[in-house]
Amino acid sequence: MNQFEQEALAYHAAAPAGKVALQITKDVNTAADLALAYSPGVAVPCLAIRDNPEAALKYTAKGNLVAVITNGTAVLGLGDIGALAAKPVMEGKAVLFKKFANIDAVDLEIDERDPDKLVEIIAALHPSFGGINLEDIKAPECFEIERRLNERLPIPVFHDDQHGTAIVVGAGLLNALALTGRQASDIRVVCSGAGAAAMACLEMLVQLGVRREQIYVCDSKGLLTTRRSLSAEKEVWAQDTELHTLAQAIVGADVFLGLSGPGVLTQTDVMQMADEPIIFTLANPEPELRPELVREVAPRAIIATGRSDYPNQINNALCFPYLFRAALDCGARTINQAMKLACVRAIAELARNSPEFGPGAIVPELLDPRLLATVCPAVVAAARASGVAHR
Ligand SMILES: NC(=O)C1=CN([C@@H]2O[C@H](COP(=O)(O)OP(=O)(O)OC[C@H]3O[C@@H](n4cnc5c(N)ncnc54)[C@H](OP(=O)(O)O)[C@@H]3O)[C@@H](O)[C@H]2O)C=CC1
Ligand SMILES: CC(=O)C(=O)O
Ligand SMILES: [Mg+2]
Repeated sequence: MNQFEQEALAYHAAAPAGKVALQITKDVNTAADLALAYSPGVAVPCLAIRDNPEAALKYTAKGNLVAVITNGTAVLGLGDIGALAAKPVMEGKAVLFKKFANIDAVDLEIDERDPDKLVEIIAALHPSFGGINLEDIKAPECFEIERRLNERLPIPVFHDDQHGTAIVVGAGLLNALALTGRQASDIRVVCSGAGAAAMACLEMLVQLGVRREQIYVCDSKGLLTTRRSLSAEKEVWAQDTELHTLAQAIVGADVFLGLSGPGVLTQTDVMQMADEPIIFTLANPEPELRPELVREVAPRAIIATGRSDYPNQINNALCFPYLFRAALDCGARTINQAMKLACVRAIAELARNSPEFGPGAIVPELLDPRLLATVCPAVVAAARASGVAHR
């Protein structure tokens, strides 16, 4: 184990173990306090909520409480490591909710792979929460799970790996295009990965003006082509081509989007790309190709990863705390496309308004304190304009 790995274990093991703890928000020092907090006083808000469910927002923590829910089937790029092993990631998401947007988040690792049962479990849990952040649930099950929960529940349900990633990729790409003098409608994109994150990112790229026919997608078996038998989600991206591999498709490409796993991109692939390529190697924790290896063969490339130890961190953490803050504050029952696009533009603009803006700073840093004050109002405004804000 190297020194960094030892540090990571020591960080998590330092007492108290893990990264999150609950906090009491009212005085509970005297018998009189107890009489208010518990019996008999607690019965009064219970009955108020029975008579008017909206009162839960006034008398409980629900309105500022988000569930971070996984079944551990696609944890980062580590794959299907199971619910329990996913807990450090989910605690990490809870930390980011609190740190960046003062949202209390509870991580729930549910040992259930069956999509029907998972939907039932999450639906049954929903009264406790103001929102649900689905995390690291693998494709294709994640698409159906999110859709059914959104149809059924009166609170926002958001699959972070799909939409959070798509928002930040969209923002990063807009700025990378501007910096390299490209138009979205002119570029050719090669994507490695055809799972939750990739599918949503590609739809976002199309929304931003990239032409569908200019997007080539690879899964673990190679290029998605009309000659292959594919799932409905993948079929949308199939190209009618004789090409089969990433190495073939990447010749002349302007953009590489990596949402797959480590080692998928080679230096030879990078050398085949257009001048000043845009290379987003976003697999976590180990990218498709390390930035220093990309740089060796493409010195003018704009490079992003999902990690905090390289510049240009394209990670859904740049948006999910603020999207949920906005949704909770304005009582949005869903996080719709208008809110997502407002988030893309706000993040992109924030980076452009920074003195550091350039190839090494195409998105704001995760710790940028301006994110809360700029992204949230933009998303709230979009929620109001699109009629989903209820407060
Ligand atoms: N930076 C960020 O913010 C984020 C990064 N990610 C990263 O994206 C990756 C995928 O996550 P997610 O979409 O949630 O997971 P999924 O399990 O839903 O999808 C994984 C996809 O990667 C494909 N894949 C696996 N190995 C290869 C390979 N060797 N070559 C090409 N494709 C391959 C799979 O192919 P097949 O369909 O054939 O199984 C599948 O399409 C992870 O590494 C994750 O860390 C995800 C979300 C956010
Ligand atoms: C960042 C993230 O959500 C992932 O890699 O899965
Ligand atoms: Mg994730």
